Amino acid sequence: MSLLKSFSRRDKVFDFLVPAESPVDVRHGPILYLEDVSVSFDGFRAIDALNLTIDDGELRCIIGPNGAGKTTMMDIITGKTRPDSGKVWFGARHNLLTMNEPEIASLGIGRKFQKPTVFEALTVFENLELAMSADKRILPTLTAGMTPAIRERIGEVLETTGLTGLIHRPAGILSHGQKQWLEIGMLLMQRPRLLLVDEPVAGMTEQEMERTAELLTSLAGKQSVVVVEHDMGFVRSIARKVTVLHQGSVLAEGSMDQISSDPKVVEVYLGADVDEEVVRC
Ligand SMILES: Nc1ncnc2c1ncn2[C@@H]1O[C@H](COP(=O)(O)OP(=O)(O)OP(=O)(O)O)[C@@H](O)[C@H]1O
Repeated sequence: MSLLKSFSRRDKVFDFLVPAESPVDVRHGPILYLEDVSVSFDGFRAIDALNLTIDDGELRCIIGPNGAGKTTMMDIITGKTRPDSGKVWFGARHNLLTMNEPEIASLGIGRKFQKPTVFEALTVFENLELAMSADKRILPTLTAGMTPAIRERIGEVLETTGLTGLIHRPAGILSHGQKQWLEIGMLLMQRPRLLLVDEPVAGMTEQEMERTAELLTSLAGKQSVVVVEHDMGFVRSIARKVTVLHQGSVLAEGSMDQISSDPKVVEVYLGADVDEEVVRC
């Protein structure tokens, strides 16, 4: 490709614009990059030389036994926990270890905790409206009143989450699944680039799980989605690539078929404790 032609491409970041110290090769599309990350709590290594790369638009499932370090890994990405060593980059430009939690959130990294935390007294619409106000870029427009653009965004998110028919319902009377979708919708209002979702289907009915699988798979491509989940049937229904964490590092990575036939994974995770779930897969 001629130099002139390569300069006119809008889908690439020019090499000379990538900071020299960034370990991320943006030409291959990673959006999140963890290298050799470790953290100890009172001498106990919760994360141990962890390496993980998430591509732009990817849907990745993270599984692992209790205490494997899944939550701690999310805490490190969002700035809640500082690792003792390693590198954590978001795209080629943002070294997350130099940023605090609000700064990281403002880059477009949204986190959904296991328990829904919607505002129960407010309607579905009001919850989404409020979520938008957390976005500093549009706050001035919001205080000036509801613009057509905000209405349009709320409409899009209602459609994506399947909550259009419940727009005027108080969030408090929604089912557990609907509350989870609303909270995902609240994160979507700010057009995140990366969504971290912790155990989204815990406590859901089969039908709600199916709808959640549709929702999360529909989000992939538009943004990257990292899902931590114990329910193996659910993981199988959404996962393209699965990462298995064990004792703070990656034990295996690959398709669901690859990891479920990996003897190391069967031994530490898919063994006796979750036999029932494996059968359901
Ligand atoms: N703030 C902390 N202080 C001390 N130990 C901690 C702290 N946070 C996590 N740990 C320990 O680090 C290990 C990893 O915990 P973490 O919560 O990340 O695991 P997990 O994979 O998310 O487990 P689960 O599936 O049960 O949620 C555990 O042994 C936990 O007790």
